[in-house]
Amino acid sequence: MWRRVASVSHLFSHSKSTKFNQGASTFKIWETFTSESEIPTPSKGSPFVTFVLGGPGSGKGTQCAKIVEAFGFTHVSAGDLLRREIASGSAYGSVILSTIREGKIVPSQVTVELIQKEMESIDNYKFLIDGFPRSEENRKAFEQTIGAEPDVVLFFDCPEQEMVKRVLNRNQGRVDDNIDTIKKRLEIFDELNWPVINYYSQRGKLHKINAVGTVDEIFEKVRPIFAPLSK
Ligand SMILES: Nc1ncnc2c1ncn2[C@@H]1O[C@H](COP(=O)(O)OP(=O)(O)O)[C@@H](O)[C@H]1O
Ligand SMILES: O=c1ccn([C@@H]2O[C@H](COP(=O)(O)OP(=O)(O)O)[C@@H](O)[C@H]2O)c(=O)[nH]1
Ligand SMILES: [Mg+2]
Repeated sequence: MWRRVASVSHLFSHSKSTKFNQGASTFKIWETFTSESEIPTPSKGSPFVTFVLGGPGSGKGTQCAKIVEAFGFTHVSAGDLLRREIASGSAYGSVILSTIREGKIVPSQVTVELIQKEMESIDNYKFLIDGFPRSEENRKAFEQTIGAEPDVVLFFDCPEQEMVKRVLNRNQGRVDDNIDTIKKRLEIFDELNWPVINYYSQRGKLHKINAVGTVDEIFEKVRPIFAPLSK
């Protein structure tokens, strides 16, 4: 059971004009007070944000595609936005590329701005933010800029050995899918992502999913979380 504790009417307050800050229908801050197995009821015009967390190769992107198909979310992959920025030849491109190659985390300001722009450009209210926030600093930057917290947080829990195997077999030609960068990414995940996971666990928003098994088996653990939502 969830209780709405505040409306955030200043959403996207740093942007000039957005579809989310023009009326009473804005993000809500929610607080759980009995169970973390229930999710707030979304409504059109009031964005419903799910953060999708997990180490490299834990299956975040794969499961996001299934959630999109079943529940009508829009998939916003922070990594894809950063790779798109590199490909576009933007001023940030070379910094982003070297950061990704080293398995480090791109400055929050850059990532949050890309996520914000993407959300504003999409005509949907259900968002999966995949691979973000990767650190407490990321989390705070999102909350400060967007003025809201996620409604649901998924965490795909996968053993390191399995993640390494999957990433090395991914075959998407990514600069960071090599053993040296994977080791670095796993170290950074251990150091910086756990505090975020713990934070949302304490807030009663975390849904931890064992990410070992077939894609369909894992999705059957995800499905009930969103079952209250219609497509
Ligand atoms: N349950 C699974 N079992 C085996 N391989 C998987 C599973 N889920 C995803 N994969 C594969 O593992 C690789 C990493 O998956 P991906 O969804 O890109 O993970 P992430 O976004 O967390 O890095 C991809 O090649 C994907 O096809
Ligand atoms: O919010 C983000 C998301 C991604 N990245 C960078 O982009 C890389 C690839 O991220 P992605 O989520 O695509 O990787 P995955 O976890 O899916 O393998 C990461 O290792 C980071 O270097 C980042 O800095 N901030
Ligand atoms: Mg991914």
